[in-house]
Amino acid sequence: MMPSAIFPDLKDRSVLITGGGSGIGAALTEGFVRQGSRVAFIDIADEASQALAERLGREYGNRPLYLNTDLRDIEALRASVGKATGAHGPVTVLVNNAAWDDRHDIDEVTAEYWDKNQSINLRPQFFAAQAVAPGMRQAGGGSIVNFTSTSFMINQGNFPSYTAAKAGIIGLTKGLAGRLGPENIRVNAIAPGWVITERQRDLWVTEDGLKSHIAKQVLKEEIQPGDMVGPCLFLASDAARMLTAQTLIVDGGYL
Ligand SMILES: NC(=O)c1ccc[n+]([C@@H]2O[C@H](COP(=O)([O-])OP(=O)(O)OC[C@H]3O[C@@H](n4cnc5c(N)ncnc54)[C@H](O)[C@@H]3O)[C@@H](O)[C@H]2O)c1
Repeated sequence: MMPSAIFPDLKDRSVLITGGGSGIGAALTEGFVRQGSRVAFIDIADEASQALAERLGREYGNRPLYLNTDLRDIEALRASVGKATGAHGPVTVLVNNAAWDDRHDIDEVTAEYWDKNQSINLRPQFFAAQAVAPGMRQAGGGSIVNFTSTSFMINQGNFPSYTAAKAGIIGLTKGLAGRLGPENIRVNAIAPGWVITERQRDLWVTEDGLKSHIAKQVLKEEIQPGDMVGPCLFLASDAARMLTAQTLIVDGGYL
């Protein structure tokens, strides 16, 4: 479900969302489109992304720009930031959302696997921020929202490279916030709990697993992708004008 709140300063803002074609990212893309922002999103899931752009164009008359880009390729990422800027003006909201929650056992991890994992889960968050910073500076400021996860906070053991990246994102958030704050660029993180996307349902949800997880939340409902939208819009907007270097935990009160 989409939040009903409207943030007038998000209208016409140039927004770039990574991994915006499916899962939580698709809800974020829709959330900013509903605010009247000029949205570009990066993904590699062509079919889902094109269908999303098409549907949002039809429903809202505000079609987002889909940029097919593998975030492991930093030059391609830079080029896509250039395309988003060319189409919509300097990006003043960046949402670093893309990730790869592949499970892996300690014994099986190779150096190549580790590097691949970090090249999706951590590295692009830095290089996307680096690429948008000059435009934000030029525009007088901006907001960067980085998606981390509560998985590392609850000692989840089945994907150590992912949890390492997710912990790293909090360090990255604080480091970037420290450097960019004097230029009026705010940098915050959102740490979702377990959000029941289609991918989660297809790959990782079991009836018992989900039941026992929700039993530990104080809010006894499945968390939906749309539940990440309000917190992200808030952090992006001037409602959060003096809020930076923070991590907002959105986990239904699990922690
Ligand atoms: N779903 C959850 O329970 C959950 C929990 C905690 C944190 N998170 C975080 O929230 C964010 C979104 O999660 P999600 O569950 O929607 O993820 P997802 O895997 O369903 O979607 C990620 C999106 O990123 C895209 N993507 C993956 N690799 C890419 C690449 N190399 N280049 C470009 N795009 C690529 C995918 O195609 C997909 O559209 C992630 O940062 C994730 O770590 C999710």
